[in-house]
Amino acid sequence: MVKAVVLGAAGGIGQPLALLLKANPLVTELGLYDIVNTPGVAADLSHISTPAKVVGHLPPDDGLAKVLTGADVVVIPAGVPRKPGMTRDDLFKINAGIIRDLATGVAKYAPNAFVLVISNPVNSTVPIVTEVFKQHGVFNPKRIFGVTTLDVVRASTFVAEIVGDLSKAPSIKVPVVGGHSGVTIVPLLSQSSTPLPSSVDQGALEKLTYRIQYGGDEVVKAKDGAGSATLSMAYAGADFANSVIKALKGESGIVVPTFVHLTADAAGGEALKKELGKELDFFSAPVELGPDGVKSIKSLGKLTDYEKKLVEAAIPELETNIEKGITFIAGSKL
Ligand SMILES: NC(=O)c1ccc[n+]([C@@H]2O[C@H](COP(=O)([O-])OP(=O)(O)OC[C@H]3O[C@@H](n4cnc5c(N)ncnc54)[C@H](O)[C@@H]3O)[C@@H](O)[C@H]2O)c1
Ligand SMILES: O=C(O)C[C@H](O)C(=O)O
Repeated sequence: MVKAVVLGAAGGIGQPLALLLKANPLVTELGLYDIVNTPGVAADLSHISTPAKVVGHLPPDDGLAKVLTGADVVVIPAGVPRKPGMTRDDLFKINAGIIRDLATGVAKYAPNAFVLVISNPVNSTVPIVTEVFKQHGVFNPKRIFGVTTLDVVRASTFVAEIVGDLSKAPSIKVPVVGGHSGVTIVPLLSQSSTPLPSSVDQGALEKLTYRIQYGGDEVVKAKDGAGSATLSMAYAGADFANSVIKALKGESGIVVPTFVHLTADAAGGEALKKELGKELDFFSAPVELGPDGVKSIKSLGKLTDYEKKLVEAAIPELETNIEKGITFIAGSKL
């Protein structure tokens, strides 16, 4: 039995993500929560002939408590998206408070659930969730994840385009590490499971790296004020949730990049800090998932000189983003 919950379920990401989770045969109960429209979304999805029982809740009548009770996996895409000209950090003002309040609900009503944070800026919202959980005495670093899967999905797609064979996209694996915004997104293209063609020189490699780092901007620009990536994000979020659910049910050997706390308790976190040469609290690294969440945090492996520079460039912005999230909660009364 797996109960998955989506907080922000009526939104651009929330609805298609809820659809994909409803289509996942491993999900037996699907709880939907938003400040608007969840009864309608839940009624609609409930007619689909898959196992999950669907319930929709709104804030009145303890909706958050009801939806979270019994949750195994909580996915959070609640919050505002970017418009052209904005950075993800510009969303902090509004989204930080939304995430703080929802995380407070999760800490109270589903403290053992796996929490998958999609809302931007991920580099700051994950530290917010962590600090809220600490304040409630329920922090378990193995169960809080920033979802960076869209960067991995984009890298696979763009490499397949360069290879000239999109049919390879689902099987191409490129580790993307660091964080989830601009220079903090670090694709390790030298480790692509399908090597880049020899025609890709340093200039082309830099262009491809830039496209992966700023793929979100491409969508924001094309949507022209109507928001940011929703459908590709729903695909990526459902894919990551499926990895977490499979690991929860005992499947072994699942390794995926995700933004996690580099705690001493999680095997590999301290080693990764040493490798980075920095006392960072969070980093997106390849993580082996297990039934209790993070089983081990992996090394970044052998990096090229160019990739080493990308990692170095990511660290100062990551530090600032992480600190901003931590300080926000340190200064709030929960
Ligand atoms: N991690 C990633 O790779 C990634 C990718 C794309 C988008 N995002 C982020 O995901 C977030 C959502 O994007 P979207 O396009 O779905 O936005 P959206 O505006 O379409 O949907 C957001 C939903 O959140 C709901 N919401 C707002 N406050 C809430 C609260 N307190 N409780 C519950 N629900 C609440 C809104 O009612 C809305 O339905 C944004 O912050 C966006 O930047 C992250
Ligand atoms: O770009 C955005 O603001 C949304 C998301 O983080 C993305 O990478 O598409």
